[in-house]
Amino acid sequence: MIDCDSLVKIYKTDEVEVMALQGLELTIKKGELMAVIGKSGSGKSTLLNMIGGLERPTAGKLYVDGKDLFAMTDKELVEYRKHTVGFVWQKNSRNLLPYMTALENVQVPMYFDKDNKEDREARAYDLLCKVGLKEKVNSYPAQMSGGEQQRVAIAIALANNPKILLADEPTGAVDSKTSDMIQDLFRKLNEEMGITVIIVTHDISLANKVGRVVMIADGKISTEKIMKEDYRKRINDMESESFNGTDSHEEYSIMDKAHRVQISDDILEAAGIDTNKVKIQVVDGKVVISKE
Ligand SMILES: Nc1ncnc2c1ncn2[C@@H]1O[C@H](COP(=O)(O)OP(=O)(O)OP(=O)(O)O)[C@@H](O)[C@H]1O
Repeated sequence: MIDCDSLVKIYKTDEVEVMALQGLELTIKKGELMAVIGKSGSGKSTLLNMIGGLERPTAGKLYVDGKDLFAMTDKELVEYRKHTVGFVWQKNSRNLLPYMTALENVQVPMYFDKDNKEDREARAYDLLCKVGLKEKVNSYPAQMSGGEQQRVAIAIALANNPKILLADEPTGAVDSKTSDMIQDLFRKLNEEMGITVIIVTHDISLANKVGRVVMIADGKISTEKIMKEDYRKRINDMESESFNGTDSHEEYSIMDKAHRVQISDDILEAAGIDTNKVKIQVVDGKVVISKE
């Protein structure tokens, strides 16, 4: 569904050039529910904006739903943004118009879609029911809690039936109980609608509940965690609050095309490696890295 191959993004300003993505490799399957984590400035939002067609790559390849985003004309990119992706931002001021009710807000993206004129209000109502806001359809943003506003934002993002839902820090501005509710909603939408969901987050509890977590370091994928099957079962059976996420995922390091692997500080420290020269051997079919 999404294929990033040696993806590079360079931002140029008058004085400096910033290499936000440095040859990033990532494949995302249709219907995945995944999180992107990493330190501030590591390139998470840049990746999301690129998949969302808000920014153009500088080099490399980026295919989404069979379309080459590198080769798209501006007009094609506008169509792509309208039909293929939906965005949820951390700040509700970026998601909602304050002078419109929830029902009116959800219809706004539908006005830009000339092929889909019928039943706008009914479709908006259905989406608000789907996100659990049946009682709030006629409320204005100021009359709703942060979590409710964020659920309206999710309904807006779904208004034109996108194939991919992109969320940048969707739980960044809400308390932990509301965050749990929003996490559960993403999971429900992913399971029921089969929509691919990509969430950029600092929220560890959210990252623990998705199928895959990729970590970006210096503009590249460094590690990847895949949710264990038994944890997936438990998460479906139990209430979300009872999880602490320990031992929820299996962790892998990602080897790039030049066979480079990043090793985290924790692992180096645990192995007592404090120099930049290490010994690499194959022992019993395993690659062993040790202090010289
Ligand atoms: N429009 C821009 N112009 C210049 N530099 C930019 C621009 N957008 C991002 N950058 C730079 O690119 C790098 C990656 O930024 P990005 O916003 O993708 O990081 P992030 O991982 O999302 O960070 P955070 O967690 O703080 O949101 C940073 O060094 C940032 O300063």
